[in-house]
Amino acid sequence: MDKLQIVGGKRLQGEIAISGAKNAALPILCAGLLTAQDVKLTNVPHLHDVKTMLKLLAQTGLSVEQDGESVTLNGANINNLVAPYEMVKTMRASILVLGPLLARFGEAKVSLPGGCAIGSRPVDQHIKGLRQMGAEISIEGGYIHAKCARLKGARIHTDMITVTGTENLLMAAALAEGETVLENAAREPEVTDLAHLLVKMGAKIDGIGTDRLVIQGVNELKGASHGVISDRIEAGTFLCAVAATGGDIVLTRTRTDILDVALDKLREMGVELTLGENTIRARMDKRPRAVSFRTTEYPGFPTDMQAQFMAVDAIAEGASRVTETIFENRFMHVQELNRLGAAIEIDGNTAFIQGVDRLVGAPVMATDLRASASLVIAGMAAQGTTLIDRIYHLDRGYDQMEVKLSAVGADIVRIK
Ligand SMILES: CC(=O)N[C@H]1[C@@H](OP(=O)(O)OP(=O)(O)OC[C@H]2O[C@@H](n3ccc(=O)[nH]c3=O)[C@H](O)[C@@H]2O)O[C@H](CO)[C@@H](O)[C@@H]1O
Ligand SMILES: C=C(OP(=O)(O)O)C(=O)O
Repeated sequence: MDKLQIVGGKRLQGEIAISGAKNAALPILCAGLLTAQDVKLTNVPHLHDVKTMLKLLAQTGLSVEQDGESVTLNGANINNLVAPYEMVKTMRASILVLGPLLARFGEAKVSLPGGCAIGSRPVDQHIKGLRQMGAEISIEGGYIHAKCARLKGARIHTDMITVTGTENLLMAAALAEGETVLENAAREPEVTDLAHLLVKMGAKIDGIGTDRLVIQGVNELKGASHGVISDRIEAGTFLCAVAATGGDIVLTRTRTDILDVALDKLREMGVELTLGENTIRARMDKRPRAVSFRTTEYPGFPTDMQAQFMAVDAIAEGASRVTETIFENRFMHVQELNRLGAAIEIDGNTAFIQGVDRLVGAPVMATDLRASASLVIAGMAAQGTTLIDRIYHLDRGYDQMEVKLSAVGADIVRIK
């Protein structure tokens, strides 16, 4: 198993190009199932999750051609409507094949994803919504088996805001008969990116970017070309790195308009930010100030950036409080940060962080994707050497993180 070895205390300086967003690319790849024509995608990041998704899609009969960051999909010969457990268990986004397969072929059998390290992560709202659209759904042997000759539009109000649920129902509604109204829809930029692709494919969607999506179903969708949006979480992660280590970095190929809260919190920490059209320059030459926050749905503070900001809070001046409202168990990084010398205590879904003067390198274990990123940041800020084990979590969602960071001066190497 690969490990990362980091020698801390290096100032960061230089440019980092941000990759396409994992959480946009995965649903967008599934949209390839909705048409018999070519869907041509660019800015698809090189990630383990993207590889897994392409493998899952290819075994349905979807043709996949990949050339660097470009992927062309063709769904003219889909002949297998099953997403097997072996694949789904490694990547929860696999559930996103359910809506498209059911809507286009009238049937789908998808393994239930189950929980993961950060929480139980049920998919009851996906199932409820599809049932409202007329699907017959049974759950047997760990599989969701859904059938419906043609889905019918419905008014669906999900019990909570669900990102993947909105995406699944949106893709299903695009090919349903009549009008679907998705109330309480997720407004995350990744949902919006998927909606923009669907519109290019001929879908009729109103209210994009709001919490009420109105979809007039069409009989067929066509091919389209689309560039995946830039990864706001990757950008936020590198900005936290510079907040923790100090330095002067410029992020390129980024989006400044979808990072609002994170940028506000970084400014509060003392990071000097200069925004260009697709660039963010971040300068930091002092100890960060502690910031408190609470994760919520977009446009609130993203749960996917909680761990990285906590790593900065760990060495900041002052005390802070971080409340996680999306997932019940997303504090796995706390124990590991404390192994590096952080002073963090957890009470229910709130972490209390007392900033310490210094962290000291140690062997630590990555437990999930963003927890891994927080350990990389902490390791870069710590004195001495940090060895991070189980970085396959990191490879799921970051495109060559150690390569990008060493190019701007971090001392970080992958040990095979
Ligand atoms: C709203 C939110 O911030 N969602 C995050 C969630 O998306 P992801 O799509 O994985 O999760 P959801 O948005 O669906 O879940 C939000 C909440 O609703 C609950 N739920 C969801 C669906 C369902 O059928 N039943 C149910 O109870 C979940 O357990 C969770 O507490 O994790 C992703 C990966 O970390 C993040 O990128 C998303 O920002
Ligand atoms: C936890 C994440 O992803 P996933 O939903 O694929 O587990 C994430 O993107 O932070």
